[in-house]
Amino acid sequence: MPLGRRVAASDDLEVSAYLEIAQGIEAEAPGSSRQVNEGIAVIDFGSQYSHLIARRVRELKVYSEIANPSDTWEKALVHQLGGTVTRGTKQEFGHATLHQDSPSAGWGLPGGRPPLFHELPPSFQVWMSHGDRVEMLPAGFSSLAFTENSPVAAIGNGRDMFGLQFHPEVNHTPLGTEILENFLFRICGCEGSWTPGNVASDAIARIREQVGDGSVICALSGGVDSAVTAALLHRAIGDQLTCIFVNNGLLRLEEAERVQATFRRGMGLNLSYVDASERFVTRLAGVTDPETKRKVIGEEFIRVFEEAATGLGEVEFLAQGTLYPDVIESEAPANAPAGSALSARIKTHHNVGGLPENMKLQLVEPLRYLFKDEVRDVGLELGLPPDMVYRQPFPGPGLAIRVIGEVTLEKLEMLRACDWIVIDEIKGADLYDRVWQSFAVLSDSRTVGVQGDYRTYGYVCAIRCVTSEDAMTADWVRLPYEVLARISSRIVNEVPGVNRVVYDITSKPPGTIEWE
Ligand SMILES: Nc1ncnc2c1ncn2[C@@H]1O[C@H](COP(=O)(O)OP(=O)(O)OP(=O)(O)O)[C@@H](O)[C@H]1O
Repeated sequence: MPLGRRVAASDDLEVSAYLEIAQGIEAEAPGSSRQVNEGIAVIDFGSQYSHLIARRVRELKVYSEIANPSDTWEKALVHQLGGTVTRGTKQEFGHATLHQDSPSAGWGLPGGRPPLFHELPPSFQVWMSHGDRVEMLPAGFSSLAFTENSPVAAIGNGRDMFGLQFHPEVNHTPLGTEILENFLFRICGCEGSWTPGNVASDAIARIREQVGDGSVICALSGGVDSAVTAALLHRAIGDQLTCIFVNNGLLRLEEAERVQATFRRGMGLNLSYVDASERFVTRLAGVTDPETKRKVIGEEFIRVFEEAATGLGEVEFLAQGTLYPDVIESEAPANAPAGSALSARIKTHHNVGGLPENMKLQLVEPLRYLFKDEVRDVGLELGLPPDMVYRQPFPGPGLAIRVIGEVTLEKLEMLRACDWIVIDEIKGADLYDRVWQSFAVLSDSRTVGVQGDYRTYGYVCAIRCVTSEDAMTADWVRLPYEVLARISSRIVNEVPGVNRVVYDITSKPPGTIEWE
């Protein structure tokens, strides 16, 4: 059995990393013919760069995870290893003495240094750091390299220390990619075999292992996350999976038809389509407050979903498209420093708001350790249409939070038509894939206009188009005037009831991407 190789990168203000050649650790993904045996742990001490570092490492085809300094080593790196990790005898590790200003020193945890540092495995090899100043090396360690600003950094079982001035936005560091490649492949000896194909085949093997011959349901929205989840499950267990797709009346033009065409006719998936549009619109009558809208839609969704699931007989599992950022957020310790990736938790994200509680279903979450762009790569690997894989994000409460004020059938129809025109023109200008989101909002303001010889009194439609990396911040797109002109002219001419178009030039913060 080959050695499980584990590597860890600790992130402070810039980057620190550990390498561990895990002697005595055998790790195997159950049910998989392939052994996943290397990974980088990015230890998050509160830097906003932790996610970025993990992603850069993954882009070089080496699996990486964000570890919490208060985790144990077992917890920090077992996830991708399929859960079966046996390790040799643990040995207390001599600590490096960190300079008191070092980001890793202290961190407000009892005993000063986080547990992860008390439990370094005996085979621990290299620690790469920029932010830490190590004043006293543990016994048996020597300094390998350092930069001016990073007097010492790196510990090894060889035992080496390795220091590096590195900005995780590799484009901003001269030779950034090369530095990271050197670290991963030459110093840590990684293989770089973490590819979408391998990720998909591992996920499929694990699903089979977990589900056996049980039945699984999956709520399919047509968004990337649930689409890739469903595609993986379908590959893994075929007809043991049933997807439920709810038309809540708040979908975009032709969305219901598109989802059915892709999954039922295209993939041959068991798809239960529930048209509950009237129920949702009726429940929303008179509701104007954005939070109440979300709550009403969430509750109604659960009711509809439960009713649909009841008709399916015995079901043991619920598949969900939970992504890695959601996992990191929900595992963030309460004392994580403000501004860190761990604490960046603007609003709690609950997939299908608490569904499993009373349904007593076990969760299947094959995307739990993937970032969004990786989910897209897996989706393409599985043959999902690029249109679906690169679809811009669409909110769960759908068009209800883009109709400002009360949601009515008439307003939904207007908004659907405006939205269609915006997407059509943005695609026509070859901008769809280059912006984060582009959509229309129907305000509840009406203004006076003239059309032909008549005075009109119609609604104001706002256009929103933003760029963003991760939806945490966003900037409005400087759309070419000609594109804005075409959108405006088409909307006022083609959508009855709308007689004015405005463009939203607010960034996030202080605005949000959606209006409600
Ligand atoms: N109309 C719907 N029909 C069935 N399931 C839905 C519907 N809307 C949302 N869901 C379920 O709720 C989950 C969370 O929805 P949300 O709108 O927050 O999207 P998301 O997390 O971006 O995921 P996705 O990319 O799958 O839409 C979805 O992944 C899906 O399982």
